[in-house]
Amino acid sequence: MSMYTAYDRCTSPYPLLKPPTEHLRKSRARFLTIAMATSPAKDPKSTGSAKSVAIIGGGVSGLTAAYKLKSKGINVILFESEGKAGGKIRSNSENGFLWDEGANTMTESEKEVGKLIDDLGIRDKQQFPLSQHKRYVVKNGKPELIPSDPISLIKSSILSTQSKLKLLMEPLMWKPSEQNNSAKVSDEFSKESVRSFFQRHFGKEVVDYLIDPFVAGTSAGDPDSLYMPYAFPELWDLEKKYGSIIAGAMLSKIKIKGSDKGEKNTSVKKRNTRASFSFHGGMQVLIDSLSKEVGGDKLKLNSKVLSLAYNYEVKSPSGSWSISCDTKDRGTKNLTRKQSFDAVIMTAPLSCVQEMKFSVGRSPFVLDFLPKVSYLPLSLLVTAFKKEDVQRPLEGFGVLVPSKEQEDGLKTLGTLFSSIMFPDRAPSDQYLYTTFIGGSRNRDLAGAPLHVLKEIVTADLNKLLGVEGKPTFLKHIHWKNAFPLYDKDYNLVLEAIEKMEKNLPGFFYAGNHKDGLAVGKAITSGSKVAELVMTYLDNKS
Ligand SMILES: Cc1cc2nc3c(=O)[nH]c(=O)nc-3n(C[C@H](O)[C@H](O)[C@H](O)COP(=O)(O)OP(=O)(O)OC[C@H]3O[C@@H](n4cnc5c(N)ncnc54)[C@H](O)[C@@H]3O)c2cc1C
Ligand SMILES: C=Cc1c2[nH]c(c1C)Cc1[nH]c(c(CCC(=O)O)c1C)Cc1[nH]c(c(C)c1CCC(=O)O)Cc1[nH]c(c(C)c1C=C)C2
Repeated sequence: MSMYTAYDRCTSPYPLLKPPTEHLRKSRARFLTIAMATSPAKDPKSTGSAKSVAIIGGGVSGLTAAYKLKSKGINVILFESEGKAGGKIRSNSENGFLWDEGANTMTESEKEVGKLIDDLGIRDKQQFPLSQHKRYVVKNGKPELIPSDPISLIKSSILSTQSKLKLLMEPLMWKPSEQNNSAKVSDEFSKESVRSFFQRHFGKEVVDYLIDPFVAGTSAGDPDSLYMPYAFPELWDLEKKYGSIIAGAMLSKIKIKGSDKGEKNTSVKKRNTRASFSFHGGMQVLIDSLSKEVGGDKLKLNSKVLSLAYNYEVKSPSGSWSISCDTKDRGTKNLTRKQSFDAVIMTAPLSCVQEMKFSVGRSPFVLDFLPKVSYLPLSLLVTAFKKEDVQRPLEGFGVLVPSKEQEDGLKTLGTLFSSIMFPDRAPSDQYLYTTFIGGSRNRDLAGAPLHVLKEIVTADLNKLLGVEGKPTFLKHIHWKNAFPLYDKDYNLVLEAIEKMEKNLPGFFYAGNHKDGLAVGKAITSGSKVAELVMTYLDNKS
């Protein structure tokens, strides 16, 4: 049995799921403005002057941006402060076990994800979890199957009759769209918490036993501290438009189906883009494939960016940004290197950006407008048990523990059934689990010593799955700042990012900080910022 703790060197804010759509609209509008202001982006090779772009941060968004720009003939250098690329995506293996220390699964909900998987040639490496739709939530101390459709929800024992009636009445909140206008949404709702919003529509029990575990299982947050415009922007907009979420969802689905009818039948068979998947070999396959395409000579590992200076007067052929970074050389010697670039793509977490020094011309560009963001800590405990020591193994994706169930002594946020999802990730006589502890619910627990965490996890798995005895295998991964807690002032974070982009020519921000938490959103963010930079460079030449 071996154990170790990995820390993230720098906090990584995780905008809860999807940022305010208005921000996305603005960045798209900016993209369109630039695009409209210039002729179609020419191939930079055709312009004769070789353009160069610095990408800061070797997580999946930075790697995607670097890959996309390089494929368009742009010189890229990616600076990554750690000794390996991947950021919050990192697989590991030992003694016949394979586990993910950050993202465990992803979906293909965004079209950029499918394109990237095909372009990288890793479609055949995709690994879909067995019985992935079987997800459980704990009620009265026992795992209950979460119904996967409204009919089974009405039939299930998860909700009381009163809650089911409230669900059935929700469409009565529908108002014809002419009566609904975002301007009319009163201020009192402009900063509505997730709890208040869903309690209005569906009642307290739905919040306690469905929404609470969902937000814990997708962001380590909780319904009281998360705010709708940031955690569920699509639903937030849907209510403003239709009043009722259920009616709105159905009407928008009909509209989408109608618009699809006009589309030619694509030759590519319809994929289930909402299904979760990983890769044979773990999520690291995506990172390694991207890193290989970017190229080792372009990927500067152990290179922590310290300062960035924009020079107006310098029109050097290699651009107007000069970047200095602290590179740990093969030995312990640290080198500080200066290089210059035409544009910069920043994907490092906001808290790391706050440590960097910026200057424009000869004056410092002080980042005192960047708000301080508090972060949610998370510990992951990867454990394995002999199959004969698990009395009630469950088939499926995993189990989530609602906050209310802590009253019965459960302390974990949830557990992925790692080797049930991916049987090749543990020896055939053992079950492998990945348990999440901490988040906004139990901040202190995330940083508890390993022996405390081990007690908590084995006790919870005993209650939920009838696990007996000690784990045969144990790994501990501690993300000191896994996710930021985006409270009602989250817009200040986005506005600060926007202010940097507006005041720093050729500076672009991408990654899970502003475009969504999921791996697919981070990939899309990296892909879209590469397009923005291409247009900027064309405009510059
Ligand atoms: C425990 C955990 C579980 C998760 N599970 C899932 C999941 O199941 N499904 C899913 O879709 N998403 C999941 N996520 C979220 C997803 O992994 C992340 O949102 C995504 O990987 C973020 O990618 P990114 O490139 O935006 O940022 P990051 O991965 O944070 O990359 C930023 C990079 O910048 C580097 N950096 C920082 N400072 C500097 C500097 N000064 N100079 C150079 N480099 C610097 C960092 O080292 C890091 O590599 C999970 C996240 C965590 C923490
Ligand atoms: C119990 C805690 C956590 C589990 N995974 C995470 C936490 C904090 C981290 C995480 N998991 C997902 C994401 C992406 C979110 C998104 O916007 O897509 C993050 C940051 C994927 C995910 N996990 C669950 C859902 C519903 C999703 C969205 C994609 C999908 O439907 O697969 C639920 C869930 N998370 C955990 C468990 C055990 C679980 C359900 C049983 C672990």
